[in-house]
Parts: sequence; structure tokens; C-alpha cells
Amino acid sequence: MTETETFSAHGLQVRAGDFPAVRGVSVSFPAGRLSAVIGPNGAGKSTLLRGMLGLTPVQSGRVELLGRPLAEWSRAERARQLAYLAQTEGLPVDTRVRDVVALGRGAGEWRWGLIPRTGWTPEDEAAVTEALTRTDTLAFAERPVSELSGGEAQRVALARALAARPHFLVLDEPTNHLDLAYALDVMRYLRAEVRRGVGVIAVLHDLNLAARADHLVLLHAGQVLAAGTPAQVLTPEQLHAAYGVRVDVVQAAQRLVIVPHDRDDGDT
Ligand SMILES: Nc1ncnc2c1ncn2[C@@H]1O[C@H](COP(=O)(O)OP(=O)(O)OP(=O)(O)O)[C@@H](O)[C@H]1O
Repeated sequence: MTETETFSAHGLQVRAGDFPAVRGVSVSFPAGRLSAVIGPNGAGKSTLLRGMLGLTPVQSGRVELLGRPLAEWSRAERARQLAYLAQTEGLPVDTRVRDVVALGRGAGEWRWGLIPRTGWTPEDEAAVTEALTRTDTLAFAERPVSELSGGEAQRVALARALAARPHFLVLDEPTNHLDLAYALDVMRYLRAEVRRGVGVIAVLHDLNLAARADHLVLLHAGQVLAAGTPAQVLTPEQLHAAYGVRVDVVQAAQRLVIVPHDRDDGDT
């Protein structure tokens, strides 16, 4: 990894509708690291990621991918570098799991349109099988997506993103609606990608999952309130400033654990 292997924003301002949701944010997400974006509802997390990915127009500031302005990358190049799993990712129903995952090869990120291609290659096939294997979805590759549980479907959505073999993987609440075991599975899959050099950037609401990341960005009211290691960011003072909730931060099983106080104890 070199210094420039980052996906970064500098002084980014992004509107969500008329609302200035992201107000001068500078962040840098390295390749080969698991980064988590945290912050209360409405803090601007999704808008920041969408602005960085070019899915929402930015008012000012710049986004750089591997040290080069994102605007200079062609659509096809971007799609090879960046994969995105949106907050409410619908999967095509009545479609085989394997075909859904293959969409990730067809487009890299299909919101940017299909990469021009001349045909399905053995490399495409291998990437799809690899993504199915890494997300433990190979066993139901031939089943229609509509038959899957919510947790299984989320793994398929992740597999589709992985099939693109992106350099940076951006996920908006990938553990939403997942039970403890499935959520930990997703974190395990993401960690495995990080070990292969992928920069993983995930919006997470569960602070105890976020504590497993290498790098945290805490957003509040469209601005960065803190950024750094979990120990630097997950402090009672900063979490109170962001969420308006008093917490204890304790160490257990070699990780930080966030224990919130009741909100009716006069502290909030
Ligand atoms: N289309 C829109 N029009 C107006 N305001 C919007 C629009 N989309 C989002 N917003 C507002 O922008 C702010 C930031 O929204 P965003 O979805 O980025 O926050 P978030 O941190 O991802 O929230 P959550 O954790 O609830 O998903 C919120 O106050 C939201 O109400």
C-alpha cells in the first residue's frame, strides 16, 4: 500500500434535496483497511458516500481516487475500482442467486451503466464463483433470490459487490436487519477482503461492530466530529456530543464495548 492508495474527500459539501447534509467534510479511506462511518440518524453518512461515489452531485470540494480526481476517471474505470452496496438494495426477484451475483461482473457498479464488454470470460466465471464462496452463498447459487431469508439475501447482495473485485468496497449499513451471527459473518467477510488489500468503507449503526474497524469517522450534523482509531473516536465525550447519550466505554474480549446509560437518567 502506498500513501496515495486512498479514496478521499476534501472540503466536500453535498446537498440532499435542499438540505445541506454534508458541510465541508474531509476524509481519507485507505486501501487495505476497514473503515467505518458512524454517527446519528441524519448525520449525513449516506449523503457523504453518495457524494463521494458521484451518485449525488457535490456543491463544492473534491473527491480523489488513488490520488487522482474522481472526475478524471472514466465511468468504466470507476466501476472497476469502486463497488457500492446501497442501504436499501433491492435484489431482482425470480432470479437465480448466481445470476444476481453475475450482475456484479456485468457492470462493476451497474448504477454507472454497463462496462462495454465482448463476452463472458473464464475470469468472470471465476470471480462469480469466488464471490459466492467468500460469502458462503455457493450452496444456494441455483435457487431464486425470492426464496432466501433476509440475512441470506444480504450476503448475496454483498457477493454481487465482491464479484466486481473492486479496490474499494463502499457499503451503507451492510449489517442492517441482521441477527448477531449474520452480522458477525458480514464483518468476517469484510475483514477477509481487507486482508486482500481492499479498502472497505461501511456505514455502521452498531458501535460495538464499528469498534472492530481499523479507522472510524464520526459524523454529526454534516461534519466530521472525530476521526481515527476506535480508541480515539469511541470516547464517552465524543459519543455524547454526537448522540446525546451518556455511555461507558469498557474493554472486553480485547475490544472496546459501548454500554449506553438509560436516556431517562437525567444525563440526556
Ligand atoms: N431528498 C432529501 N431532501 C431533503 N432532505 C434530505 C433528503 N435526503 C436526506 N435528507 C436529509 O439530509 C440529512 C442527511 O441524510 P443522510 O441520509 O445522509 O443521513 P444518514 O446519516 O445516512 O442517516 P441514517 O443514519 O438515518 O441513514 C438528513 O437530515 C435527511 O433528512
